[in-house]
Amino acid sequence: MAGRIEDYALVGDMQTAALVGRDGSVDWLCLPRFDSPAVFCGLLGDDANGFWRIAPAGGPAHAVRRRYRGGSLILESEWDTRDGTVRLTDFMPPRGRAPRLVRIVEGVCGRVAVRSALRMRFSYGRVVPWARKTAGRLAAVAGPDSLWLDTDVETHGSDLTTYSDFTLGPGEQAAFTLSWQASHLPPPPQRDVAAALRATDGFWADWVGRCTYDGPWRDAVVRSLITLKALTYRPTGGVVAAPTASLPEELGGVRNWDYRYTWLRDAALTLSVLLNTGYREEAEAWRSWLLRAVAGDPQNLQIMYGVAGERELPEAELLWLPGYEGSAPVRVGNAAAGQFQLDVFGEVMDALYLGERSGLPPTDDIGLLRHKLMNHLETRWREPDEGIWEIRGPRRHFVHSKVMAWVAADRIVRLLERHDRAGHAVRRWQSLRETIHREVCALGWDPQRRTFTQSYGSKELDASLLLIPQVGFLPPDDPRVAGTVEAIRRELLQGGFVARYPTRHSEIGVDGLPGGEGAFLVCSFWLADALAAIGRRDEARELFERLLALRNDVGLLAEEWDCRAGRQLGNFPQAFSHIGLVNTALALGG
Ligand SMILES: OC[C@H]1O[C@H](O[C@H]2O[C@H](CO)[C@@H](O)[C@H](O)[C@H]2O)[C@H](O)[C@@H](O)[C@@H]1O
Repeated sequence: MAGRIEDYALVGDMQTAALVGRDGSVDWLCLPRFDSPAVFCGLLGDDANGFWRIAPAGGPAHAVRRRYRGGSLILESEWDTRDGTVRLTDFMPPRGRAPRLVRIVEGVCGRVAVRSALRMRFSYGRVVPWARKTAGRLAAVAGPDSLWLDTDVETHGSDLTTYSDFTLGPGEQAAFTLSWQASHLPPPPQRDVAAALRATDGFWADWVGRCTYDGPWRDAVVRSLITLKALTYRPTGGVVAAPTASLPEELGGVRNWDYRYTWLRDAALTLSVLLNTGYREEAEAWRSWLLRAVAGDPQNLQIMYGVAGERELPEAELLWLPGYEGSAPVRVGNAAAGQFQLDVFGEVMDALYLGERSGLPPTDDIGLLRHKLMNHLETRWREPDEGIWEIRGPRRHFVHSKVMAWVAADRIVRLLERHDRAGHAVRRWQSLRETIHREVCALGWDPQRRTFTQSYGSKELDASLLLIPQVGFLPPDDPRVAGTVEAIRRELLQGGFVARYPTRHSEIGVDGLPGGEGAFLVCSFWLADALAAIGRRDEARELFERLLALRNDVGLLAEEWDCRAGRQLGNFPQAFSHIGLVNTALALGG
């Protein structure tokens, strides 16, 4: 059975990622890409759907200590047993030719019996591959996939599972490497694990060495940045929102979505965070990704793409999987790809503006992209949309969407002014900016309750309104900002954290879905940012510290927090939450 979401740690090679439980079990791994079918899918089902567990044979089940080795993505888990202590080191070397998961077990003290149990199931836990030993390697093949296990210990098969049983004394090691290869190609090369470990360590040390943040929360910030880097698909610069699919927003509920794609919104926010912490190369790579992905007629602009810019992300339900703790359906693909979400124009224009301000070279293609996006926005900003939260109910005039349309107009004005092009084009966008501002202040503001509302004329609130001062729509000292912050604190707090909007269990809400969900972590970081902006820094800091305490033992955050159960919820680790963490640390300064 899968562990709690916070029991997992992440290892990855910037093309895909695995989740390793406290019990030493890899319960999620998609190969060769983030959005490929999983070869270990126990996370969304049970052991029958594939896992790879390495742990002391006689228990205890859970490692007592876990950490990432220094500033890296190399995970170390240690078990204390009656007979002694063993350490398991898990990592995926930055990809050469083949994706590889390397697992090294080492005796620390005493003599400890260890068992490796490997059950490979292709196609999200459904397909049992043919396994055979060939030239000292175990090969498992089904359809387009083959997996190759290299190890220096004996293996034997039983119940369609591969086992290794061995005992380790102090300093003794057993190493395993599982490599993926397209099944029609020759076997992947065997590699030296010690060299792979050194190279992986070196890669992350160099990368972390480029971080410019040196404030009081350096460890937390660095872990979040490493996580964001791990979610970046290195060959193209696309960033996935999370490496998992269908971890539930409500335990046992239906709000289960696939996040293994690049949302323009999430990726644009990732880019801003990376630029603000010294990572210009990644920002440049993402800008090139954006150009390629959205190239073509802006009518066909999507709000999300595959990591290489793919447009077809058809949503399907995997009926053979029971779902995480029974949260069904399990969905892969994401129908939100076909939605209209006005806010993405604002997020993308803001990222392009920040990029240029941070010294990314302006290019003709970027200029053309901005121009096309703005022309398109001008024709569509008055339409209702599905909004930042990708509601599945009827479209509305979301206030946040209109605010972000204002952001797009504002950033193009600022960009043109930077280039001293104060002519007709600037006036055109200035006028659009003013029109949107006037409309939002007239139709999105509730003078009785002294708050901006979720959509025009609605009585509901929405946590995305907390971004109003951050994006510059109103100055922080405008009384409408304080009014909105207070209203959100009054109505959207859940156990001290922020829900994105009201959901009521008894009815289908604005999002068109039954059931409820946890507090949305990035919204809680936004509340801290808004409090800091309006001068309530002590409250902001107190909230930030409480949010930091929600991270798991290795510093990771899912999308949401279940206040009643005291558990993480939703896809994991989620870029949004880690973006929020870094931004708030930057906002709070030293
Ligand atoms: O809750 C309904 C929606 O949930 C997902 O969207 C959320 O995740 C996205 C990726 O992080 C984020 O960009 C969006 O703001 C969130 O609401 C899901 O992808 C949607 O299909 C679903 O309707």
